[in-house]
Amino acid sequence: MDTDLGPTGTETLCDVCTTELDRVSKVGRLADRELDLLRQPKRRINVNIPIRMDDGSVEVFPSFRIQYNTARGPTKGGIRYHPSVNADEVDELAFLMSLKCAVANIPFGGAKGGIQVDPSRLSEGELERLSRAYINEYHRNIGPETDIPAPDVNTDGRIMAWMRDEYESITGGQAPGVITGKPVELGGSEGREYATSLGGAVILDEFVDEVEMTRERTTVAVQGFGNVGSYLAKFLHERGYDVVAVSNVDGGIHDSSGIDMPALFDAYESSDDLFEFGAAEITNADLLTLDVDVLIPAAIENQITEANMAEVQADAVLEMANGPTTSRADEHLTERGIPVIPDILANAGGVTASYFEWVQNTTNEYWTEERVREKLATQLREAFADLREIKVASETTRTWREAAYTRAVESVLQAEAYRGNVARADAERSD
Ligand SMILES: NC(=O)C1=CN([C@@H]2O[C@H](COP(=O)(O)OP(=O)(O)OC[C@H]3O[C@@H](n4cnc5c(N)ncnc54)[C@H](O)[C@@H]3O)[C@@H](O)[C@H]2O)C=CC1
Ligand SMILES: O=C(O)CCC(=O)C(=O)O
Repeated sequence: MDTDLGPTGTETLCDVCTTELDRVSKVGRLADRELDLLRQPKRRINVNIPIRMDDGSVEVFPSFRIQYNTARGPTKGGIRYHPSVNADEVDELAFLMSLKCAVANIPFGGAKGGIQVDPSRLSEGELERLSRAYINEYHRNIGPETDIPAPDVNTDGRIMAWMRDEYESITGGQAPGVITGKPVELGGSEGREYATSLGGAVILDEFVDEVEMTRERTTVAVQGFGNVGSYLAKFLHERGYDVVAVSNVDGGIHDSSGIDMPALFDAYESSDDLFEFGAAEITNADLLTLDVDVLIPAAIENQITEANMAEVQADAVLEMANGPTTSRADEHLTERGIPVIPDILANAGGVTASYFEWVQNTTNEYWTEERVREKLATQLREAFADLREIKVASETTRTWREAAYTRAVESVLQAEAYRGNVARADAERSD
């Protein structure tokens, strides 16, 4: 199925996205046409992919690519492998990508992809066949100047390498810029692997300075110990923060005097098991309600919800996962004076480094790791400063999320207006 949606397309955004859009719409007096453009993806593609399994059977995996908004540039966003992937989730993640690229001020629109699969059940060969089949199905819809995928949950450089190779086998010639997050040997950027986490650390530093806290005395708990959570815990430890708890899907560990992160990294690398480290065990539910300075959800969406929001004891939340806080919980935390640094700012380091990778692929000039790190930090500090300015200047903007949505919506709609897709005259705006 390949759908170019008109104004009658179904609306599937998550509650926090809808709440924020409605708020920005009221304050900015957006016209119905403007809201329509923001509320629905431009294109949804959905393919059921049959794969020959090692035992000779055939299994079918639902898959998606949703290109949300193209006004600011080629669409950009990761591909997720997870059993719960579905069209609504990918819509929401693609919407967030459109806003994130605007907040980070990089010239991309937003997209997201996914396959409904539990990759831990697949052999290496099955995983490769599925990844290549995804590109086989979607190669007409992606490309260095149209839509550029990248890693997300349960996908990594190895999978990006198979995908680049498959794309080139089909189209002929070299096309390194068709996908980012590749291994460095295959045109990947230095620093991309940990860029989301480095970006999160830079943003947390900015926030801590803003509220006059001291890194050395700041305790953090990180939910999710995959690509984003593990590198973030490492960077924060190196910067002097006390990482007192980390977790993965099986549960977590807690040490109120601070976890020795280099030792945990060594242990985890060989065992892949947090519990073997020997620290006190906690559940993911316990981690989310620990009495820490900063709570960092870095796993999946909908973790801080109506069910646990009243028990959250952290003084601030840094959203490294996409969509970890529901709308009701977000409002509740705001009422309690707990600032939430939103996903579209906190985790924008990943797509920013992906943009750097794409620039390097396009120019065929490759940068040092130091250059990538410096440019990443500068870009994110500027993004933080832009939002701070909006927050300070506007009486109606209470939260960092409101500032981020205000900035992003304005930028996307301005691009749409220059393209002639919306008229931004006051006369067209609804009350
Ligand atoms: N990889 C990237 O560059 C970017 C990732 N993100 C977001 O960051 C989050 C994490 O992504 P990655 O680290 O790349 O994925 P990953 O697959 O490397 O790691 C996910 C981690 O979350 C844990 N996890 C999964 N389900 C869980 C559950 N129900 N409760 C607790 N922990 C659970 C897993 O055990 C694993 O430790 C996602 O929301 C993703 O969309 C955002 C921006 C960029
Ligand atoms: O690096 C990218 O292009 C996208 C990363 C991503 O999927 C995200 O920021 O959620």
